[in-house]
Amino acid sequence: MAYMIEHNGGIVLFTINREEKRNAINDEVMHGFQEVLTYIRQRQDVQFLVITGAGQQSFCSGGDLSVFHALTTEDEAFHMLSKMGHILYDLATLPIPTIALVNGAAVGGGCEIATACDFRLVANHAKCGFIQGTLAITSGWGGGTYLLERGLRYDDSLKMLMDAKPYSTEKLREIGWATHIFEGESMAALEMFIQQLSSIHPSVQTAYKEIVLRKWKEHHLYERIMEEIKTCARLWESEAHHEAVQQFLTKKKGE
Ligand SMILES: CC[C@H](C(=O)O)C(=O)SCCNC(=O)CCNC(=O)[C@H](O)C(C)(C)COP(=O)(O)OP(=O)(O)OC[C@H]1O[C@@H](n2cnc3c(N)ncnc32)[C@H](O)[C@@H]1OP(=O)(O)O
Repeated sequence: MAYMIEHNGGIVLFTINREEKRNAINDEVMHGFQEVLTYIRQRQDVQFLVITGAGQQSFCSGGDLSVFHALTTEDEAFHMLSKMGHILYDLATLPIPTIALVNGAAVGGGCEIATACDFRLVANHAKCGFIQGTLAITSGWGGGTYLLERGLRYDDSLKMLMDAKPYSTEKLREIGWATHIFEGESMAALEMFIQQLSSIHPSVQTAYKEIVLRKWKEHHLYERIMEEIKTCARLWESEAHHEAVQQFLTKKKGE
């Protein structure tokens, strides 16, 4: 299976399980996200959703280029981008706290997934960045919009997007993208992080999330995300993007 869903106590753990592709997102993983989000929204006994990746090397390497490179037109790109964009909006607007347990590299759409979560616990070897720019596109699942909502300094947020490169954990901590940097076992780091949170009645957590969701509704977050996705779809059609993806795919074969 390209994903795993585990429900222990009040925690639902969603693991992207494609280590051989550095946990790249394909349609099966998107289906898994839809499944876990539906599961959580139908229950009252889930206190946290945690997203992580299989293995130690990567949290998620974004869209699966070997699959999505076949999307050539703006419309084809928009269909895929908006599908994952809706999934991340559903994730970001869950009424419970969401945690990205960043066990390794989070790049491209992988960095968008982590940014769509409320908290980011980052392994000290993990490099994270919005590398979409190296493929002549922008973030396309809402990640740029979520980043600008996270309260980082405006110039740090914009530079992280425009740099289009993976940042070290020192930099991720310095700009405030990383909630916490950890060494060693990720599940131990998770337990430490939620120890205090889980001692507080869940109704308090959902009440605080309601404040965030109210603000996003008043500030038309959904509409702004859809505009981001439309822009990415438009850029997707460019020759520069298709050449950059081809270069990645052939470089890998040639190595
Ligand atoms: C809006 C989101 C947007 C989208 O596509 O929808 C994006 O996410 S754009 C960004 C797409 N992602 C990338 O460009 C990242 C590409 N991958 C890498 O930069 C590296 O693989 C990295 C840093 C994640 C890990 O590097 P490492 O040296 O540890 O591993 P390898 O590069 O040797 O990769 C191992 C293996 O995995 C395959 N792989 C990795 N990432 C992807 C991917 N995103 N799509 C498809 N396949 C991927 C890579 O080709 C290797 O496969 P192999 O068959 O062993 O050659």
